[in-house]
Amino acid sequence: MVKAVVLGAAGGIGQPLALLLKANPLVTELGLFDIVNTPGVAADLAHISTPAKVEGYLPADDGLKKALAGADIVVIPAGVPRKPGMTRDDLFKINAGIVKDLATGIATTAPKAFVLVISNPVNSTVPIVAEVFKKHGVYDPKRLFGVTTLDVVRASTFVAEILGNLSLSKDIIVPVVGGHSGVTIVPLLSKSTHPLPASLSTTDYEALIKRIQFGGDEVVAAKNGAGSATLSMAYAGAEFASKVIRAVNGEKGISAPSFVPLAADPAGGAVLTEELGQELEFFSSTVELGAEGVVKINPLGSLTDAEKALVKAAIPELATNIQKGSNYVIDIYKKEEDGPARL
Ligand SMILES: NC(=O)c1ccc[n+]([C@@H]2O[C@H](COP(=O)([O-])OP(=O)(O)OC[C@H]3O[C@@H](n4cnc5c(N)ncnc54)[C@H](O)[C@@H]3O)[C@@H](O)[C@H]2O)c1
Ligand SMILES: O=C(O)C[C@H](O)C(=O)O
Repeated sequence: MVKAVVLGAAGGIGQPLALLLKANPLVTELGLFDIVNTPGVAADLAHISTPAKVEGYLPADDGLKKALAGADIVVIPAGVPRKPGMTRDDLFKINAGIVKDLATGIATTAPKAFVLVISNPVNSTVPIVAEVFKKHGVYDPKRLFGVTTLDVVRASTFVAEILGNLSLSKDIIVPVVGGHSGVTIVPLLSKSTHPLPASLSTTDYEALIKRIQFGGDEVVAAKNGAGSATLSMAYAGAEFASKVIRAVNGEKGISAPSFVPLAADPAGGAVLTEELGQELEFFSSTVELGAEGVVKINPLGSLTDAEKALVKAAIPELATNIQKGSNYVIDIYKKEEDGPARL
């Protein structure tokens, strides 16, 4: 029995993601929450002949609480997407508050659920969820995930394109580490299960790295003001959710890259920290999954000089993004504790 919940379920990602979760035979209950349209989305999905019982909720009448009751896995694609010319960090102002409020709902109603954060900027929204959970005394770093799967999916597809065989893309695995924005997205092409052609020029290699790092911009530009990646994200989100659900159901040997707290690792990510040469509270690396969430965070291992340079270039922005997310919540709680300012 697995109850999956989508927060932001009526959106561009939320609807196709809910569809894919409804199609997952391991999901037996599907809770859909959004500030609009969830009754319609739920009624529509409920006619699909798969096991999941679907319910849609709006904020009225404790809808968030009802959606989250008994949740095993909560996926969060709630929030605004980018328009051309914006960075993911430009979304912080609006999305930080949305994610904080939803995280508070999870912390109070479904504190044991696995939480998969899609809302951007992921490098900051995941720390926001962590701080909310810490405040409520329910933080389990092994159960919190930033969804970076779309970067992995793009890397597989773009490498398959270069190899001239798209049908290979489902087998191609390229670890993508770091975070989820621009230079913080670090594809480790030397570790691809399918090596790039030896004849690939340095210019083409660099263009491939850039395309993986800025794949989101390609979609934002093509949608021309109508949002960012939704369908590919729903696919990626459902793939990652399915891995978490399979691991929770006892399947062994499941792993995937994800932006996770280093505290989730039994050794606190000590090897990874040594490799990075700097302490970071969160980093995306390949994580091994088990019934209780993260079992181990794999270190990066041997890298080419070009990859070492990419990792180095990612760290300052990543550290700033993480701090921004954590401070946002810490400051709010501090102000609440201090009470209203005296006149
Ligand atoms: N992690 C990734 O790889 C990745 C990929 C693509 C998009 N994203 C991000 O996902 C987010 C959603 O993108 P989208 O294209 O689906 O946007 P969208 O605008 O189509 O949908 C967002 C949904 O969130 C809902 N929402 C807003 N505030 C809410 C709240 N307080 N509670 C519940 N629902 C709320 C909206 O009503 C809307 O239905 C954006 O922040 C986007 O940047 C992340
Ligand atoms: O690019 C975006 O803003 C959405 C998402 O993070 C993506 O990588 O497609």
